[in-house]
Amino acid sequence: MSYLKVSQNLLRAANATRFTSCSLSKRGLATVAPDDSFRIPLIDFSKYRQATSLSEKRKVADEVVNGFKDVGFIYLEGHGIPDATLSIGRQSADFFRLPTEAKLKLSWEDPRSNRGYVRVGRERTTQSADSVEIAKLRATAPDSKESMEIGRDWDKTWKNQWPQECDTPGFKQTMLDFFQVFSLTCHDLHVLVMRSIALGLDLEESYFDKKIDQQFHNLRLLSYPPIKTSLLQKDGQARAGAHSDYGSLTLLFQDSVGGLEVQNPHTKVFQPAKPIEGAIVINAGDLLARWSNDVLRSTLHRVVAPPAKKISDNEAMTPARQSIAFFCNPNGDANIECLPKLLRPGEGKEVPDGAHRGIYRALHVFRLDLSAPPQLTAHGPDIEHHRSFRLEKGLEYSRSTAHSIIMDGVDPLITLALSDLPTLAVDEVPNLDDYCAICLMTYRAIFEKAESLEQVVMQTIRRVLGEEHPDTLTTMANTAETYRALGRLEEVESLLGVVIKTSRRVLGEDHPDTLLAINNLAMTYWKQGRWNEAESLEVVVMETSRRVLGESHPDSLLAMNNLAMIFWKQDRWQEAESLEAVVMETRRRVLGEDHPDTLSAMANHALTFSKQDRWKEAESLQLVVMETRRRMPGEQHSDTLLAISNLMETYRALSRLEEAEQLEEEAKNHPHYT
Ligand SMILES: O=C(O)CCC(=O)C(=O)O
Ligand SMILES: [Fe+2]
Repeated sequence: MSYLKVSQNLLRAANATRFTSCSLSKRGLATVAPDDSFRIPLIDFSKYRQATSLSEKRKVADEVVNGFKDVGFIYLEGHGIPDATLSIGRQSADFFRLPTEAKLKLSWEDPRSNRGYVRVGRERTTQSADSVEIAKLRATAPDSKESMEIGRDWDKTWKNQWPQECDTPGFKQTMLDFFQVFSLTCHDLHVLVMRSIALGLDLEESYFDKKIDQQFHNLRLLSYPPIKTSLLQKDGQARAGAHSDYGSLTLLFQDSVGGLEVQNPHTKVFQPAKPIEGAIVINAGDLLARWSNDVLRSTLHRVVAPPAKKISDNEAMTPARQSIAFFCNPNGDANIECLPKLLRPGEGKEVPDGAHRGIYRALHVFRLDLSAPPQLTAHGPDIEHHRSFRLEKGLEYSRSTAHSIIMDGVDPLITLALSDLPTLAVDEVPNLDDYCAICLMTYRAIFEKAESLEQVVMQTIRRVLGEEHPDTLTTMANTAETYRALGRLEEVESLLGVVIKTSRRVLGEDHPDTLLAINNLAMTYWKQGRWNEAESLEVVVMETSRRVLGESHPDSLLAMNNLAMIFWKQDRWQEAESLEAVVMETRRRVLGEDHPDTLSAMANHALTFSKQDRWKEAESLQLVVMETRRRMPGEQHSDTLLAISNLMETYRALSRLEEAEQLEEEAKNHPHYT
């Protein structure tokens, strides 16, 4: 067994490592004076559903689109959903009356599934991206509500959590009917409203049809228990904190209690969206805003205390409230591409201004895709340009993540991902490279799925910052390293080729980043057995590093080590030996005898002696390496096993068979022995 360790300390974190996060400032919940500039239009949708001509439809379509343009919310009457709130509302109330233990058996557990029961105090909807702030909000002012989430029941991956039939007779069937069977279901209504939006935007009526036909929706039953009004009026406390919704449209069925408030986009003041009998509230979500280049608004809303009943002279009680939110989403693989006709003058592929938003939303979605198998996102940079991205699997659990809802009991890694990747208000996106760095690092650390995300980040950075920006180069170099880790050496080669060429021109021949990229390419050739090409590059790196950084600089030593490896592979022992000796001696001096890098230099050097049958010289080094490694990193470590094996071979070569056997016995009993 031979031991040859190539140090490839190649990866460099992207320059920006600050975890910038922005959050909307907390808003007080004080009641506000009515605002004349604010009106959520009430639209009779039966006129659309029953229209016999396109022009009749267009009239309603214009009202719908104007409502979403102006406020982001509309009331819809004549929507055609039969008796919806009655039966489903009753069933929902029955469900929430179940004993807590029965409900907890159905607990929401996985954001990807986004199904199940969420108890009071577990969730806090917020736009905040700051994990500390979110944790604090959840601890001090959780939403005063409980909910039950239901997804498509035929989903192959995620199963709904249904209560026992005997506990809530008819519950499951009512919910399924609501999803699937009613003469007009929420899904159908979504299709119709989206058609009206298409018409109102001067598109083919069926423009969205194919992108929204797979029912990636979420039905959310909400129950807000009665609560002392004084508690709801504490700073920051609400039944549901201010947030925007994520998907295309939300259909909201509220009871008559009230408390929903919508932010006037013009004045930023929250205004009540009072319940109107027979009408449902519909609001546009982030994805529709994205599709429409923010022409249709995804508006902040929240649920606070409606007028309360007095329970004593100085105390009032906010009554229980129930609502049902049906979050409609486009298909999981729909390409949410900004409608070309909604691009504003000057906006196009390379408009950095809008790019922030695009990137924000794109990454926002990618971040949801924590568990999808790599091939789902690996089939290419899905951001064709900054206004287009693919939803992938993430939509199934988009609801919860989109709101930065950090749940307890969730895998801490997912929590980390959610808290560290900011959900940012559109206007508060931090600088692009910070954001991308955060995404990169989080993904790299969490699911080793950096590759697909890096592609997106890389393409985007290249486009936004330009081919020559140092951050672009770093990002490309990092992506190349991910390719290397994945064994995709041809891609490493071509990417590094570009990086080197640009770095040479922009940063200069001697710049450490240029050298690093050249070194990395040399190592790629090394791996492919292209010794000559590897050598000529590594010589440049070594000579330049020595000259610029000095003989004992770690980068110079690394280059020497790597060049020695290249000689080694070509049986050029003497050339390898003389470089190795310098590396070993310098590391001894600079890092100390026991340092792992010193030890690997010694081990490498010893092997070069072995190759030349200079066993005695090999032995003396190998003995030191083995004994030192036994202490540090310890007997059980795989590096120690390698050291034992190397020395064993040397003893054999020296015909010291007893000692060799003794070491062999030891090796065989080692936990890493195979
Ligand atoms: O209960 C409501 O009225 C609104 C709920 C809501 O906005 C949400 O869950 O996203
Ligand atoms: Fe909402």
